[in-house]
Amino acid sequence: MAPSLHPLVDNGITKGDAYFPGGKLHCHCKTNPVEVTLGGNVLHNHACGCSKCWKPEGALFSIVAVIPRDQLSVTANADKLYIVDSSAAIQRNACNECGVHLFGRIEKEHAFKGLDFVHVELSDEKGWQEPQFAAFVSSIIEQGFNPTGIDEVRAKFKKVGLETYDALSPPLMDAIATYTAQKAGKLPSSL
Ligand SMILES: N[C@@H](CCC(=O)N[C@@H](CS)C(=O)NCC(=O)O)C(=O)O
Ligand SMILES: [Zn+2]
Ligand SMILES: [Zn+2]
Repeated sequence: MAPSLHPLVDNGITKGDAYFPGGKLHCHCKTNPVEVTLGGNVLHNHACGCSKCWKPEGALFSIVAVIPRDQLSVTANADKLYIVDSSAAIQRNACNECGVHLFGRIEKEHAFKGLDFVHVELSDEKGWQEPQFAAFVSSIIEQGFNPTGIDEVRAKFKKVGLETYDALSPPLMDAIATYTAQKAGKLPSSL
């Protein structure tokens, strides 16, 4: 049987709703789940194969998106959250009971500072932006995926209409490179 990329990808992508107003995310705890409230739809939703992003059981990829940090609040059981790796650029806040990542926040200077990383599958609501592309695909090999299967993985993404990359998508890589050049004084701060 072909491996599961992610439940939101395996059987085709369901388009989101352009006017979706946001909603709530919950961790997997049966009692006292951590609740995060998002005040709008997410942006740049994508599959990520890197080793750091939270994936559901059995999935090769994470589905992760961003939202401005002022549109995110922890609305229940915040005391269960801990930061998985405080040295990482993205401080991933996970539930200390079930292990689910509720949100990732960037505190250091970074092209994406001000955006929080979230997983919309933690919501019961429908209408969140659908995944737009697959990122860090080759990274699944670093985690033990047999490289002979990687063409099949890329073909599965293509079949559901998602382009595959081994870092982020070109527009996002360009945004990071622009930020880096501006910080180094190689490009003017406003373009
Ligand atoms: N090959 C590496 C890639 C890790 C990586 O660079 N992840 C990207 C996509 S989430 C990133 O921006 N990481 C920043 C961070 O985790 O703080 C791995 O799988 O661990
Ligand atoms: Zn939990
Ligand atoms: Zn990732």
